[in-house]
Amino acid sequence: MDALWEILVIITVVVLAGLGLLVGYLRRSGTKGAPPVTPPPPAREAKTREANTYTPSSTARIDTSRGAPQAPAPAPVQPVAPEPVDVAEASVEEEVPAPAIERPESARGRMTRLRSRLASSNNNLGKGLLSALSSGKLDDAVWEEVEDTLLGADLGVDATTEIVDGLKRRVQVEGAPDAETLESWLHAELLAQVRPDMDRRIAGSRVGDRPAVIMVVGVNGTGKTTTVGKLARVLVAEDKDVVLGAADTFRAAAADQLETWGARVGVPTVRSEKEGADPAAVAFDAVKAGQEGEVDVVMIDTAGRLHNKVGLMDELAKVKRVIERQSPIDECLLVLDATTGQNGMRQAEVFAGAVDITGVVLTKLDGTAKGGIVVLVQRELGVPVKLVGLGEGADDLAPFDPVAFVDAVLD
Ligand SMILES: Nc1nc2c(ncn2[C@@H]2O[C@H](COP(=O)(O)OP(=O)(O)OP(=O)(O)O)[C@@H](O)[C@H]2O)c(=O)[nH]1
Repeated sequence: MDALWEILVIITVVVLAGLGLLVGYLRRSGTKGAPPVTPPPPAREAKTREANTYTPSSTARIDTSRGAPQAPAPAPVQPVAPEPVDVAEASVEEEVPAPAIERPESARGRMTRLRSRLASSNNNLGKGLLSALSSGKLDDAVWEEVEDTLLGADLGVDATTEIVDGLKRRVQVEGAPDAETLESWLHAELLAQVRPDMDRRIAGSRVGDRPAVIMVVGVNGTGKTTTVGKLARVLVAEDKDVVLGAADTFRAAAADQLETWGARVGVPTVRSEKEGADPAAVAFDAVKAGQEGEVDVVMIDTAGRLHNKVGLMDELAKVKRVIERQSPIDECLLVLDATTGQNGMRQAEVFAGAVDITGVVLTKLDGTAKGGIVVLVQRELGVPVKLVGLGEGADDLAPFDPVAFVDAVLD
């Protein structure tokens, strides 16, 4: 009986041990199927706006797509098992048409095409002058009307006085003129004020063994970026190699806008991806890229708006200094909105105090009857109007031609 109990105890112990082992095994194998605890995905690096942390040559890039529109970033590719491919189908690659690079209109003849725009907005000046002068006796009332008409077209007091004095002198010497003679006198007087003798050439060719450097300044909204884009087209039409520098880092979209202008005609843009980057560093990199690429012209777009006027002028002066460490600046163009009249003149004086202006681009001349600003700005700044903007079209920028201008006014 004892032996039987012993056998039963042994069997019970063995069974219990077996059950224990089985439970342990099942527990271990059960945890294997449980989902692993996934660590949370790393938080996306926050986009921080740092001031002036732009390092020359590290973040600047040249868009060398030469006219290719910015392709959207490719979506991340999921690895998939390769599918059997029909060989015939695979060999027929879809032809992606190459993005067309525009062919800008040559600068010559643009003024002729655009003259009608100038005439339509400014021939009231000519008409007003001619109707006043041909109304009969040239008495004080007539001269006063002529003066008012000239002042109303923004010619300024000095030019107005000189024109009226000149006309009076001619009348004294030659007597009362007929309508044709009167118009020719007026043409001559106006032309003298527009100064056809001024050198209006743009620094658009290599200077010795380096590119010409053009800096473009002006208040925001005057059409600065648009002008840089349009001028790039003028240069491309003359077979020049151009590099653009997007040194307006204050407004994020300005670099994109400039890059788009450049890409349309296959011109690369040096820019920073960082809003608020150091504009001087971008300008420096653009000049360097132009030198290394042996291009003809480097054109730098600058900011027209900062928190305050002093800050903006200091920044422009710094951009100028930094560029000059690398290359002389051959041209500094001030962009002025012709519709802003006297206000624009005050802006011009502030800019002239910070950088050496070599020429003026007068934009939106198509939208104002105050073409006399050409005369005023040249007198006040002592530099020529070199280019005029006569519309929003890509090729609506023309070299300023004094004779065509006066012709259009008196049309
Ligand atoms: N009618 C007309 N519009 C022009 C002319 N030039 C520029 N514009 C327009 O003026 C507006 C302002 O041009 P932008 O080039 O953006 O001005 P900006 O000075 O660079 O301005 P910011 O980039 O803000 O500093 C745009 O709508 C242009 O199309 C012109 O000659 N005639």
